[in-house]
Amino acid sequence: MKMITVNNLDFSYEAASVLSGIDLSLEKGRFYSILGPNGSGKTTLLKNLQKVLRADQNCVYINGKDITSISVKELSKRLAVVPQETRMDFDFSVLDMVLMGRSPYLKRFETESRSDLELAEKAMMITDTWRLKDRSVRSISGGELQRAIVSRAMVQDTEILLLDEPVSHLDIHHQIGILKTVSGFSKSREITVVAVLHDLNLAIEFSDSVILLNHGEIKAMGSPEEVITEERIREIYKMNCMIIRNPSSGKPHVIPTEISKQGGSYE
Ligand SMILES: Nc1ncnc2c1ncn2[C@@H]1O[C@H](COP(=O)(O)OP(=O)(O)OP(=O)(O)O)[C@@H](O)[C@H]1O
Repeated sequence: MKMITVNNLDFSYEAASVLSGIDLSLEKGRFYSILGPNGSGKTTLLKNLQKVLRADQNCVYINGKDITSISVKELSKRLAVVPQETRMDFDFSVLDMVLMGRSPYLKRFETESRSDLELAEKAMMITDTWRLKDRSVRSISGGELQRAIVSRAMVQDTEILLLDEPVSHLDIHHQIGILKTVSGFSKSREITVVAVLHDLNLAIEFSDSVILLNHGEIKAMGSPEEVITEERIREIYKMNCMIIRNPSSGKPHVIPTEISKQGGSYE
């Protein structure tokens, strides 16, 4: 079943074209990673899927419905977002911030119920943030905040989860923990996950499918094994690498071969 369809999407910031001719058809319950060099259009694509940036009519469909005809409240019952920018302007407690994930389901002036609180506690236990529940969102570390924001997206209880570099602030233990949790959710609850990731090896380990962007175009899409090849990495990232089998998972594992060479950092 198709959860997200994108038809020939073009997007420009004023005069500068950033996305061109994007076609996607994303299935229920699958984990997709968007990969690509800095500035290739990954965040812009994700923002077009959440109506933060406005795509034209007939370009983006969420569960069969044109995104331009879906209200913000309705959209937030279908799709949760973990944004790249996690700076907090307000002095909420961590628990209150996580509970905001329930707001699409509350009527005006209604407060969260016991079951909302239970959902928040469960999600925060999974992300190891429950112990921070009474702290201010402005006083916790970047990685703790990122995990709390993942909890907020989890309690939103949507069919689609969009994550923009969700592990960028996390140590290796929590990187694996969050990606395992999210991919577990995508299988057990049939949630469609779309995650912008920079770490090719994490994307290979957790994705059913990867979407490789360059200069605003999809250069390849398919299973990690099909898409991540030495030639493509060289062409798109301008980096020589070798791909071996990860002895633990059996999946491909990218090893940059530039590291051992002498010379300036961008040579
Ligand atoms: N608000 C904006 N106004 C004008 N140009 C923008 C704006 N946001 C992004 N861009 C430009 O659009 C292009 C794509 O940016 P985008 O953030 O989508 O790339 P990205 O692939 O997510 O990059 P990164 O890996 O560095 O996060 C870049 O050239 C960027 O400079």
